[in-house]
Amino acid sequence: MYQIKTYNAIAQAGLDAFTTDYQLNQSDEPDAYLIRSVDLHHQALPKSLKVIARAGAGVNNVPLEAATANGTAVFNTPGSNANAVKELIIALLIIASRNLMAAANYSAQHTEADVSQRTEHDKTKFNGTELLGKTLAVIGLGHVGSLVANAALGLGMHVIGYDPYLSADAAWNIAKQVQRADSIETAVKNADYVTVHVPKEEDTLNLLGAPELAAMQPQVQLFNYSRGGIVDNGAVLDALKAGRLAHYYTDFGEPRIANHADITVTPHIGGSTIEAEINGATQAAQTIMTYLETGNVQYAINLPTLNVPFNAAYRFTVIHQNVPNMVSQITQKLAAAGLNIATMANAAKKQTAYTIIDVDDLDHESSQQLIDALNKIPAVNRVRLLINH
Ligand SMILES: NC(=O)C1=CN([C@@H]2O[C@H](COP(=O)(O)OP(=O)(O)OC[C@H]3O[C@@H](n4cnc5c(N)ncnc54)[C@H](O)[C@@H]3O)[C@@H](O)[C@H]2O)C=CC1
Ligand SMILES: O=C(O)C(=O)COP(=O)(O)O
Repeated sequence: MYQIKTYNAIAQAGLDAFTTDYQLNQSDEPDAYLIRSVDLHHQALPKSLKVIARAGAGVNNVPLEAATANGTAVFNTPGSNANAVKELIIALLIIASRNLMAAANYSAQHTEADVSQRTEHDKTKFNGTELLGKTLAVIGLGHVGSLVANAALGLGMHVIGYDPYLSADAAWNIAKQVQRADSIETAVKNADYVTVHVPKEEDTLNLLGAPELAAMQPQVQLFNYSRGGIVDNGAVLDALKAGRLAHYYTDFGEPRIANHADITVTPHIGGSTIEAEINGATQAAQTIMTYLETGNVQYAINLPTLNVPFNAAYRFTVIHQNVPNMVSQITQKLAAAGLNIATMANAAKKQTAYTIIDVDDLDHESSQQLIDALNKIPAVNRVRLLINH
């Protein structure tokens, strides 16, 4: 029986996806965590933990180095909530261009019986502009950014994108009318609206700070539905004060931007739709089951992709550092145990490598000794033995 520990509100459909070989929230020695935004940085990861699946995109809440050192694979569910974020950004573009928040606040304050005459007089204050023909800069053209860019084209906007690390897969999804910029400054220079869709990592902290805000034309509306810290809130406050920015919309509040007339903060709801939560939870559950039962890896954050059909009777999986001579040390241990390798595969991602070895015959008595011997190889983080049922 595999043990799963869940954090946050996980859609029931995802929990229901687990087969009867899985128990939820019953053990202090979980094989897997199924999470959303819980911050795991200040928790020790149990040695039993083989996999963390984040239902959603951002993994800045997961201590990736500690997980790798613990031999814990970390996955997210790419694209599962991208449409939800896209639709919210489109809604915000319309809200922003039509002064919708201020207009609705006005009506909430004027409830007198004969309001209509006053309304007809005052409504010019809320005159909007149309999105047709305006320019949107999209910083980050992955799952969310590409959908936003394409949808904005559909509204008749000019779209200019910036993403120096765009994957080939992502590039296929971007309409050819989206102009490519080679710097943030170029992307935002002529934009009426700027939206940012990048992961929160060390090199994306303050990605939009004072210099980038200074490169924008006055009266830009800025959206940050990525993470707090990617846009420098201090620089935003300065730009608003200087009249260089019209409005800032973000999903990530902090005290200094609360209750500001030109800042709209939503409570991290970008991915909060029923559909997105079901997509993320079911994708995460599938990922956990595949990884625990076959060791196969697709789109992990801290491991290379390695997919080998599990046809043999037994499978060893080894997470180890990406240093020379590892494969030969591993195969020597198997040879010393008298094992004949049926299939072997190895791949690396940055400092971490992953090896899968399939064998058909295994003496159960000596298998634990072999696992211990493999675990003793310096630079090995975790060894698992899987049995093909
Ligand atoms: N508000 C919310 O509820 C949600 C927030 N998010 C946030 O949005 C982020 C993006 O989500 P996805 O598009 O699904 O991720 P993704 O991984 O598909 O796309 C991210 C893109 O950012 C690009 N990128 C990385 N560094 C960059 C840089 N310095 N400059 C420009 N581009 C850069 C990457 O090349 C990639 O194409 C997530 O990491 C998460 O933090 C995602 C979903 C929901
Ligand atoms: O997927 C993401 O990165 C999100 O920000 C969504 O977070 P959530 O699952 O709603 O806590």
